[in-house]
Amino acid sequence: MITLDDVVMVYEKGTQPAIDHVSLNIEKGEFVFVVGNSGSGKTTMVELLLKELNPTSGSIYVNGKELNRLHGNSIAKYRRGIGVVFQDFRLLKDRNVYENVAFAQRVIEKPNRVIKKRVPEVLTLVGLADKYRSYPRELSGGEQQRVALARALVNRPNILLADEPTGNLDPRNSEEIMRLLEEINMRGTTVLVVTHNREIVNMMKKRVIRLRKGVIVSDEKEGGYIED
Ligand SMILES: Nc1ncnc2c1ncn2[C@@H]1O[C@H](COP(=O)(O)OP(=O)(O)OP(=O)(O)O)[C@@H](O)[C@H]1O
Repeated sequence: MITLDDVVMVYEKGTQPAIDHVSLNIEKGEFVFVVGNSGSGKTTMVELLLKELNPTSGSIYVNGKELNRLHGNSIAKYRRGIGVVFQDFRLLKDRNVYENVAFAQRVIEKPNRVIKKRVPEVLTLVGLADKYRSYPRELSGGEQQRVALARALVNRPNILLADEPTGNLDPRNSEEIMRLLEEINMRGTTVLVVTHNREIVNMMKKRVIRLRKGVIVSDEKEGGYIED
């Protein structure tokens, strides 16, 4: 489902690679944490997977496509097939919850009849069906992240990437978001979570890939958070 084959990412010639000969394979339906200290290459890996960056060398395959071969419109199409959640939520402040989620469907020109069915379904999944008229400023951080999650899921991606999804949340809300990610994973979506959050990694007992200076230093099946 996701394969990195000897991937190197050098931002500026002559500097140390942010990703340094990384090869890894993530199967369909897996739940994976990518952990590591600040500067270890986690965000670079997410950006490579979204094709916001192109590797200096090596190949990345996602859903059977080699990303180096994608150009023009097919890049946008590829990105729309992946759900993404960020630390800072990135909601549209002037639209309510319903419209924030519906927006993702409008971009891919889903008919209104589909939107009217899917948006309430996915808001129910994240436990926010009764807040569909609220604006982001009226919601707690945990609720805003759940809206972001609903927006990431409404187009039914088979991969969900979450970059520090609990970075702005307290422990209780962090746990709720992780339980939701687990549920989404159990429904068949492959989930990749980049994080510093030791508590949630230790609580979830999932595969943990640890980066240090752009190199994979451990990859454990039911791993915990190991400090460098
Ligand atoms: N746009 C850029 N230009 C040059 N170097 C960069 C750029 N972005 C990241 N780097 C460098 O690449 C390395 C990896 O950075 P990256 O942001 O991927 O780490 P990270 O593990 O996500 O860190 P954090 O946890 O702090 O977000 C760092 O040495 C960083 O300074």
